[in-house]
Amino acid sequence: MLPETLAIPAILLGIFILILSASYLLYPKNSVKLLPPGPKALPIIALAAKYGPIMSLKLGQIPTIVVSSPEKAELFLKTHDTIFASRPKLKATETISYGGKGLVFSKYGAYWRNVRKLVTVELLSASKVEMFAPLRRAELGLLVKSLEKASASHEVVDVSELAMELIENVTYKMVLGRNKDDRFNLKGLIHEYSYLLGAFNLADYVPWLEVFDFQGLARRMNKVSKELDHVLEMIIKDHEQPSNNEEKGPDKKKVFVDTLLSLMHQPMDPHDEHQHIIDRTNIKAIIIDIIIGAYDTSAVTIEWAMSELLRHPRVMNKLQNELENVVGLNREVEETDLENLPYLNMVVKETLRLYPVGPLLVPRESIEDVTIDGYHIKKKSRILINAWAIGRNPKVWSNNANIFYPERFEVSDISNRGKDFRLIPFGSGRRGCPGIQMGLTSTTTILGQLVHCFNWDLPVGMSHDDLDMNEDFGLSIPRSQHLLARPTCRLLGRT
Ligand code: HEM
Repeated sequence: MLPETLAIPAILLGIFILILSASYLLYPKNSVKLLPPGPKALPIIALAAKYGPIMSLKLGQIPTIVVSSPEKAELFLKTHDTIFASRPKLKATETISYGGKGLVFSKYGAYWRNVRKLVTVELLSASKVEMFAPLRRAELGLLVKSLEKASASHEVVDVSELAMELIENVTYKMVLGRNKDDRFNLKGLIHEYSYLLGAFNLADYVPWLEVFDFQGLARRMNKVSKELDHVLEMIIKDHEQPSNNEEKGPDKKKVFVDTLLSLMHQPMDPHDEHQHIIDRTNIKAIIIDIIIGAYDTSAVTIEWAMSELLRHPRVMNKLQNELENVVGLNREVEETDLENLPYLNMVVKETLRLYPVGPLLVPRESIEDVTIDGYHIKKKSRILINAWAIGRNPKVWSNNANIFYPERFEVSDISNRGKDFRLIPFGSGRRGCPGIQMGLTSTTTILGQLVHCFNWDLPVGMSHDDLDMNEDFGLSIPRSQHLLARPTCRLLGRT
């Protein structure tokens, strides 16, 4: 998501290591029960090979478990799903996400269940995804037009930036009915929030450090939370004006904020005994969570898919042939074509295997003590599921696990929707991603369109092997360098 995420300045890292050691001495092991083996600190992802599929870390005062094999992930996400279906309280979500009143970071229980149902039924159901197809089509059309201009003038474009802008525009229009407003800088605020969410905050691991705010994160969180709240208030007030609603007309589609406002003061789930009533704060928290859930996930997948296609001309040609045969060079790709494009779907699957947008999913927290595979896992442990390591494990994916090879899914059609623990880019179980349909539809259509409408070359003088494929590890894994490439029109009659 953001390059700075892991860039903890050396001095802070030093302080952190001191604190780790101190907390290790101050909080000695008080249990004789067998804990999973593991090192005392970071790094997490690469250590799976050394310490095995269930590894424990002591991050400050927080016991942390990292799970890195499909079999063990199934134990946490399916067999014992209810025990691990909560999320830890993080300073960023407490401050900016209205104390976890949205969906992504709310703790497991009746409230989360109500919000989850509301979001899945009212905002992210298959029919709602379908309802916004014309919006996605129009925005993608604008991108194709701008790329046609770049093609005519032989320009190099920033593919990463364009994918991000497209997804942002669609998300903001679908959720708020607008993608910009002269009165405020919503995109800037969301970028700042997203950075703060991904930043390594010492106070999340050593709570007594919070008062010192060494990293200046608390100050930034307070600032962005006030500004974001002010902007959301303005947007909500605009949507509450009856004149604005009349202008929309009866046949106009409701954007998410209108849908949520129409449910205000009603119980989230009338059949639930807890009867949580929807108020303004819930609406704002849900809006922020949907934006955060949607805004860079698809864009990051698209930039990695394009990078791998540029490095593998054989795969690019095969994909373009499929598009030419099924769609034809006389028209653009439509969402309704997707079910007839098996190779395109395999390319997206293979991209999500190698580059799961959330390399460690979204952290879970255990709600009670439990023994898994002989290891004692304490209540309130933080659970990180290492989807990145699972996707690259040679025992699971054979010796070519690190190679981009979509054909592997021809032989075995592994689901990526949380049913098969070898491939879990969307997580799994109760807390699995509710935006799968929307995320896959956008990602697959945009990728198909880019490859169908244009041939792509790297900037002059750059070969496939020169392409920097380094990731930035944070809350998500974008490319550390933006992808630059040159489009040339491919469809008949386009220049
Ligand atoms: C390629 C696209 C996407 C990927 C790879 C992705 C991935 C994920 C992952 C890994 C999780 C955590 C799952 C877990 O803990 O087991 C998650 C949760 C979530 N995602 Fe997505 N996501 C994508 C698109 C979207 C979209 C488009 C939306 C909404 C419009 C969305 C909304 C959410 C929400 C609200 C949650 C939290 C669910 C909960 O805690 O109950 N995601 N996503």
